[in-house]
Amino acid sequence: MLDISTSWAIEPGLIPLTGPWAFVKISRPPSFSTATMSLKRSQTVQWPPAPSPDETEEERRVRVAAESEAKRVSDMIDRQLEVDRQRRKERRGPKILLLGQAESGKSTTLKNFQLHFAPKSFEKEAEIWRPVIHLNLVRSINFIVNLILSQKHDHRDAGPYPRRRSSVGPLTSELRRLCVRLGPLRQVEETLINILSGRSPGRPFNETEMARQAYNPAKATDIALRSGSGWRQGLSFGRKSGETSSGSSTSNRSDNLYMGEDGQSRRILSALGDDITALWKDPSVQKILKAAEIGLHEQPGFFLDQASRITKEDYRPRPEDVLKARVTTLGPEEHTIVAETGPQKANIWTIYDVGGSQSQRAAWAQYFDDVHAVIFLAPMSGFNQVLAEDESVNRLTDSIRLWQMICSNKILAGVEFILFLNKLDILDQKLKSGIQFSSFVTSYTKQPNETKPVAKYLMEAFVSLHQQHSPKRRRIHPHLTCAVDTKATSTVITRIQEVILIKALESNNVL
Ligand SMILES: Nc1nc2c(ncn2[C@@H]2O[C@H](COP(=O)(O)OP(=O)(O)OP(=O)(O)O)[C@@H](O)[C@H]2O)c(=O)[nH]1
Ligand SMILES: [Mg+2]
Repeated sequence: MLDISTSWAIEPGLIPLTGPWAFVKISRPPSFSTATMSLKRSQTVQWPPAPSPDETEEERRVRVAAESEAKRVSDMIDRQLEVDRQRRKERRGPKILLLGQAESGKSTTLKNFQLHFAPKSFEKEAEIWRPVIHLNLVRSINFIVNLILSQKHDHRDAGPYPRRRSSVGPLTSELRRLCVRLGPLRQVEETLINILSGRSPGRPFNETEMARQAYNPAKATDIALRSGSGWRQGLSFGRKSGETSSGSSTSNRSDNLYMGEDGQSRRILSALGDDITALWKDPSVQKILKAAEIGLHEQPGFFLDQASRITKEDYRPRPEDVLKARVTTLGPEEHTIVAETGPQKANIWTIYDVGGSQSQRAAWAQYFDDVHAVIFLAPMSGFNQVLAEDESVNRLTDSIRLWQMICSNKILAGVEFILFLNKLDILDQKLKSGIQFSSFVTSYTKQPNETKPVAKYLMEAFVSLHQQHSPKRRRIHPHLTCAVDTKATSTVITRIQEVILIKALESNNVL
């Protein structure tokens, strides 16, 4: 038996990690109570700001008008939030909140629920993921082409990529030719972004959009789409059940997909399929990526290995492609799934999916008093990674910190807690490739650098933290998961669904 409790209790608030994060100090995080949040709001926002002592009459008039407009908007938002809250409360089926840091696998878990309970709708809607998968692929290629060209032409500009300049020598004429031939993919990228985000073609990106769409070497394939942009609704075809949020379910954009812009993008992709594969397989490309320390194949939304299949003009996404497609969730999303078969038939499952990056977390609290279960995702593979939004924070440390915060929340005290220690497959690959877990987690001593004991160690640590931080005794349902393995995840869902249903029936006073 591992002495986890001792190692995790060395000193409250200290997580025994090494490397740049050695003994990261974790101050006791604030709870997500509404009181704390409103207190925080009044402390930090300081609205309205104090007027300047030498304010003129004209400035006063402008300020008062601005304050009154801001109050009107704020009241309107509050009213809308209250309407949404009431509407959510009235729903009677099981309600689940997915929590965890960015890229932990929340949206992938949601897709697994959709596949498990409503496989026919999932199959029908696979088509709407095609532009996302194409965009993931095209962004990988454009990232590589930019990287190659920046190596050749621009030696002064440090730019966002690569992190390190390499000494890869001159470009071969074949590589130069490939870069030129793949040029039209820039236009394809913009077209796909337009289709998915509902931007009108030709409108220039504003600064925020530019920042969001810029290539980040740590997540080159990634694309962030606001749920309110309604890309799912806009692109859905004849959906009967499955996910819904606000907004219409039909749009001209679906016509665009088949007849217009998307059709053209698909033809370009299909014509360039062999060149894409040739670029990815080119040894000097691999050399450049290695020298720049960029592991594209480890990134979410990586499809270069399957480029020849995915670029075919009649490509139709398989379930495993849909599971791998990557879109950053921006803002909370509400999804309903109507179970199609089995004892659950016609039961409506409501799942709230949220954005996991640090700036998105304040929006989680609005769902706390209204759900029957929280599924918390902690990616075990993050032990040697840092957050994309803050490179000073180790991913595992962040997950632990979040977990403590969620466990100690009083509003969630009566909710079923389900823990998915996710990305088991990536943990396995990392340990097998020789990365030492104990180099990052120093309390893991004298134990084999193997998947089973490492996963067991993490499981015990998270379970023990749950016991220490829960406001009252509560059961926990921990699972080791690989969310891109649909079969294994379906088995886990079968195991947890009864617990969630019973909780929903209890809270609706049926039991
Ligand atoms: N190999 C592997 N990939 C996974 C696993 N779980 C999720 N992924 C991939 O990781 C990427 C990120 O997963 P998401 O589900 O989008 O992450 P998220 O938690 O919703 O992230 P945000 O929306 O940014 O908060 C996707 O490309 C998934 O396919 C896993 O267990 N193994
Ligand atoms: Mg997500």
